Amino acid sequence: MSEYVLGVDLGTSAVKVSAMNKDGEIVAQQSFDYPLSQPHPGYSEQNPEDWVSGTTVAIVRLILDDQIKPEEIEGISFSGQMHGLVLLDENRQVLRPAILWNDTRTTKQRHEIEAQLGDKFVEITKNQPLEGFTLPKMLWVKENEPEIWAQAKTFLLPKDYVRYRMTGKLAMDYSDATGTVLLDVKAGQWSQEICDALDIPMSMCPPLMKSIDSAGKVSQSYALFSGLSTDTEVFGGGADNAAGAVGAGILSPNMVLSSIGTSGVVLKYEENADVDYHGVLQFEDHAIPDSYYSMGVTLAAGYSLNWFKKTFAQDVSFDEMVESAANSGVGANGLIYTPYIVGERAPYADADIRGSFIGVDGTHKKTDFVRAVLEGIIFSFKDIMDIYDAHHNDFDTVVAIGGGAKSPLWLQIQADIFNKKVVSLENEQGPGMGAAMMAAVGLGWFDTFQECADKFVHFGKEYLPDPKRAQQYDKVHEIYGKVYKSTSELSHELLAYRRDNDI
Ligand SMILES: Nc1ncnc2c1ncn2[C@@H]1O[C@H](COP(=O)(O)OP(=O)(O)O)[C@@H](O)[C@H]1O
Ligand SMILES: O=C(CO)[C@@H](O)[C@H](O)COP(=O)(O)O
Repeated sequence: MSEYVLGVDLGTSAVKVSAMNKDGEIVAQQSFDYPLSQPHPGYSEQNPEDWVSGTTVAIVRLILDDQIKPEEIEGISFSGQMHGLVLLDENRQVLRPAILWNDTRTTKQRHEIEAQLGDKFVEITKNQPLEGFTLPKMLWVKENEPEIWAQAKTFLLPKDYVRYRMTGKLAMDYSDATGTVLLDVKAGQWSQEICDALDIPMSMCPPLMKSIDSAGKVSQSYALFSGLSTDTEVFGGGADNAAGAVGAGILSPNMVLSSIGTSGVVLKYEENADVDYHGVLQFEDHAIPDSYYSMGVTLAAGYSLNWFKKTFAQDVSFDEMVESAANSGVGANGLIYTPYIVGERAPYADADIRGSFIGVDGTHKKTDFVRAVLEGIIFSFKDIMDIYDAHHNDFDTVVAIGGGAKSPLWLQIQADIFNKKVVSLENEQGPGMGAAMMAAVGLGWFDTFQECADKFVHFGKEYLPDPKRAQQYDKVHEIYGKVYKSTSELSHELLAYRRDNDI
C-alpha cells in the first residue's frame, strides 16, 4: 500500500493541493481558482466558504481523477495566505467576508495602535501594526461594524478556518499567529498587554499550536463531504511564507527566498529573535520549531502582472506576454515601473502610495511596458536585499518560488538585478511542498525538516548574473529608488479621486 501526504496551498488566487509520497515525489496535483472581491480601492475580501469548497473540489479530484485512495492519505497540512481576518460567532458561523492581507482600509486603526502603544508594540510583536495585518482589521470591524463585532466570539486566519472545517477544532499555528500582531513573540503567547490596551477580549484568541502538531483526524462530517478517511491526521500547517521557505529548503541563514505569488516576498531564515529590523521588515515565528524568519513584502508582485494583462494584454497568453519582454532590453528602453498599485509594505510602509510608469516615450512598445513591470517588481525586491546588505547579512544563493518562477526570462532578470545566483525548484510549488513536509514531519516520517528536505526538495536550473547587465541594472535601480520620494506627494493628492469620484 502507498502512503501519501497532502499539502494544501491556500493562496490568494487559488488553492493548490499536492499529493506527495515518502520519496518526496509529487504524485498528483489539483487546483481550484476563487475570486477576489475589491468593492472599493484599498478593499480586498474573499468568502471563506470558497476556500472550503475549492479545497474540497481539489481533494475530490485527487481521489476520483488521480486515483489517490483515501485510506492511503496519512496526513494533511497547510500553507495559508497570511493575516486575513475570519470572524466567527458563538455557533462558529462566519460573520462577514474575510478581510485579506492586501486590504489597506485600516490606516486610521494603524495610527490608533501606534499612538496608543508606540515602540512597546514593536517590542512585543517584533512588527509594526501595518494595515495588512490582522489586528488593525479587527479594530476596523469594531469601529465600523459594531453589530458584527458584538457577535464575534473568535477569529481565525484563512487556512485555520479550512482546518477547522476539516476537524471541528479551533486553532492557529505560531507562524501565522505572529502575522496577527497580537502575539508576544518572545513569550510565545497572545499578548495580554495589547489585548487590554485595545479592548480585544483575550477569549477571542484561538488556542496556539505548532505547525507539526496534530489538530486531530478528519471529522465524520468532512469525511462524508470530501471522501477522505476519518483516519487521516490533520496538522497545523503554517503561514504561506514559512511553508514556502521550508519547501524551498531555506533552513539556514545563508540562503534567501524570493517568492512571486500575488504578493512578492524576500525572506531570510533567522536563528533567534534577537535580531532587530525595527519593524521595517516583518519578523515571524517559523514553521520549524524554535526558529524565525524575517521578510519584506511587495504587495503587488504577480498581482501587477495580472493587472497589466487584464488591462492591456487580454489577447495573448500569460506565457506569451511575459516572454515578449525579451524583445525589450535592460531598463526597458528607459521605462521604469513602480509596483505600488495597491499601496506598499516594504521598504515603504505606505498604504496610499500608488504605482507609476516613469519615462514613457513615443517610441515605447507594449513589450517595453511588460519588461518594465517585470523589472519594477524585482527592483522592489532588491530594495529588501539592500536592507539585508545593510545588516551585513551574507548570502550567495536566492531560491525562487511562486507562479512568477515559471518564467526563465524573469528568473534571469532576478539574477541580474540581485547580482546573485538564483536557483529555481524542479516544481515551483514551494508553499505546497512545505505544507506536505509539515505533515510528513508531523507524522514522524522524518525526525527533522532537514532530513525531510534532503528527500523532498529538488533544486532545478541555476541562473547566474551577467556582470554587464548587473552593472546596468545597478544604475537603473538607483533611478528607480528616487521614484517613491518623487511621486509620494502626487499619489497622496490623488487619493481623494481614487476613493470618492465626487470631487
Ligand atoms: N507563466 C507565468 N510566468 C510568469 N508569472 C506567472 C506565470 N503564470 C502565473 N504567473 C504569476 O504568478 C502569480 C500567481 O502565483 P501563485 O504562487 O500561484 O500565487 P498565489 O499563491 O498568490 O495564489 C500570478 O499573479 C502571476 O502574475
Ligand atoms: O501578506 C503577506 C505576507 O505578510 C502575503 O505574502 C500573503 O501571505 C499572501 O501571499 P500570496 O497569496 O501572494 O502567496
